[in-house]
Amino acid sequence: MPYKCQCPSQRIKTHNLKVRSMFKACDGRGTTKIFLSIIYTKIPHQICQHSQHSTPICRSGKCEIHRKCSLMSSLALTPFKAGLFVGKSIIVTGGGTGLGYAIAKELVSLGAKVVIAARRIEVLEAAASEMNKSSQRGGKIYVCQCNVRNEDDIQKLVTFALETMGGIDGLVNNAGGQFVSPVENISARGFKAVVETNLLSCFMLSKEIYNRWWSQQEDRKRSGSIVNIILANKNGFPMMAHSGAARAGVENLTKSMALEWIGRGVRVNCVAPGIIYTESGFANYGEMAGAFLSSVLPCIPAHRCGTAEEVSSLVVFLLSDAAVYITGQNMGVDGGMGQGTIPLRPQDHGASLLPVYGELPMKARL
Ligand SMILES: CCC/C=C/C(=O)SCCNC(=O)CCNC(=O)[C@H](O)C(C)(C)COP(=O)([O-])OP(=O)([O-])OC[C@H]1O[C@@H](n2cnc3c(N)ncnc32)[C@H](O)[C@@H]1OP(=O)([O-])[O-]
Ligand SMILES: NC(=O)C1=CN([C@@H]2O[C@H](COP(=O)(O)OP(=O)(O)OC[C@H]3O[C@@H](n4cnc5c(N)ncnc54)[C@H](OP(=O)(O)O)[C@@H]3O)[C@@H](O)[C@H]2O)C=CC1
Repeated sequence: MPYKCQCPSQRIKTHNLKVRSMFKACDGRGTTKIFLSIIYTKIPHQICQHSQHSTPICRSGKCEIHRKCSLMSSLALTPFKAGLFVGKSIIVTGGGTGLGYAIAKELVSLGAKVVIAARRIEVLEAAASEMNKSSQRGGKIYVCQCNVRNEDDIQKLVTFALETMGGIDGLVNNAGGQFVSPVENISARGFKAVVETNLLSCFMLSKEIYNRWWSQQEDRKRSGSIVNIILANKNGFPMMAHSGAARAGVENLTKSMALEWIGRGVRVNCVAPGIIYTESGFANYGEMAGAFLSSVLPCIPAHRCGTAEEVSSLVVFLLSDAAVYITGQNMGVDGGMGQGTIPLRPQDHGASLLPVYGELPMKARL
């Protein structure tokens, strides 16, 4: 059933959002909640056309797609046992928005103390005040302004985390991003900015915590867990080559750190999201985001974007003791996007994606 946006400007097109199913889920504490599963059947260039902004997603909070997405996020439930992270202290970079917000929120709802760190202090503070409402059993969000490209800021972040939380059990290197450009137009300064944001930051923060905290712990079996958020880019990342290269660097760094630090009980893993709808993330791309989504969605085997919560649950698992024998891995959350060696044929609706050559006759030979 298509929804009409209720925005007051009346300039909003019908977008093609369908409610696929509604089902009930239990949060493990006896509360039953309704869970919405939605699919986008067709993403137009601009889902919402407010005169004051040109991002593809409505920011008024009143359009239906916005409401449904927020509803889905706010109703999403953690699959983990209540109190799982009581007594644990975690840093989440970029924790004021998007994926980082969902990760921090799930952790604090499980009782963790979490420092969220990014450049915009006002965004962090607003996020913390919202998240602290859903904290459980002593869970608390603290904020620290930090540009992860700056080594002084990294040192201050670690000092702040140790002083406020009394230790560090986990780190999520989530802050990151890039801009869109063909390789030939990327300046050396631009390439460096993206490498610093995504790769250097991960090296600096992981090393700082290791040297100042994890390497000092007497319990060598379980001192820490690092989760690095990268991209599903196993075959390169055209138009974002700088980010593809930086994330490939993070993946390789992950494996080296995992081997070097396993003796100290520090595990290091990567999570590689596919296309995950986050309002903040897609706002970085302006009008391009709508065009990008409409061309990429038919090629995602799951026929939809992922949600931040679908990434968060894997990150939380990797931070937990349930993953104590997992290190040096890179795990995708991509609706099947990274699978297959032959390109897949785009499909508009629920059909499974076939290779470009379709269904070959049984006796055909390639
Ligand atoms: C889509 C698939 C799924 C992925 C989704 C996501 O990742 S969602 C998450 C998405 N979230 C994010 O991406 C959020 C985080 N991203 C960012 O903060 C930026 O993308 C950044 C990492 C480039 C830092 O940018 P900054 O401005 O703070 O850095 P700076 O001041 O140090 O500049 C250094 C140089 O970089 C260049 N340059 C910079 N921007 C552009 C551009 N748009 N255009 C062209 N070039 C650009 C320019 O050369 C500049 O030098 P100049 O010409 O000024 O002398
Ligand atoms: N959404 C998606 O489809 C995918 C996202 N990813 C990756 O997941 C991560 C989160 O993305 P998402 O939540 O969608 O997008 P966001 O843009 O919401 O997240 C980026 C976060 O990183 C912070 N950040 C960026 N640069 C810096 C910096 N120099 N120092 C400190 N913090 C910084 C931003 O905060 P602030 O600006 O205040 O500093 C922001 O909170 C990113 O690394 C992204 O590239 C990977 C694959 C797919």
